[in-house]
Amino acid sequence: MSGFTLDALETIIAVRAGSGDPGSYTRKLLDKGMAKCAKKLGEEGVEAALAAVSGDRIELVKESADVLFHLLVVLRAAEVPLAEVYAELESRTVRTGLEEKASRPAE
Ligand SMILES: N=c1c2ncn([C@@H]3O[C@H](COP(=O)(O)OP(=O)(O)OP(=O)(O)O)[C@@H](O)[C@H]3O)c2ncn1[C@@H]1O[C@H](COP(=O)(O)O)[C@@H](O)[C@H]1O
Repeated sequence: MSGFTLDALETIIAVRAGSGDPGSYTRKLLDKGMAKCAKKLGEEGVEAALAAVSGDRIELVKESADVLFHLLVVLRAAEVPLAEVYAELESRTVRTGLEEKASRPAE
């Protein structure tokens, strides 16, 4: 199993974001602003969903990697540390997903 983690990727993104390297895709994307970063995240999410439905396992793995990378870029643009997302996920472990859903205010 790979020891590579989302924490490691978050650090790479932070370093590349601060690098000013014109060859950095991360820097280029962040320079375009939140709307562009969010658009890419949405596109990659749709592509991952389509890969899942098509049953293309290899494509699903690749699109999933794209989703995670672009999610971390959006979090970076929003100045939200990944640790905050981990904390939110951890807080949800005390109940089932359906219990959490039932506790939401009515829309
Ligand atoms: N994990 C990734 C990663 N996943 C996807 N991508 C890029 O995301 C882009 C998505 O593909 P698209 O064809 O949709 O992109 P595009 O057409 O170029 O994009 P737009 O014109 O729509 O903006 C591709 O250019 C991919 O290379 C990534 N770019 C970088 N990383 C990681 O970030 C590190 C730093 O990258 P740089 O900032 O480029 O140095 C890399 O070493 C990797 O570890």
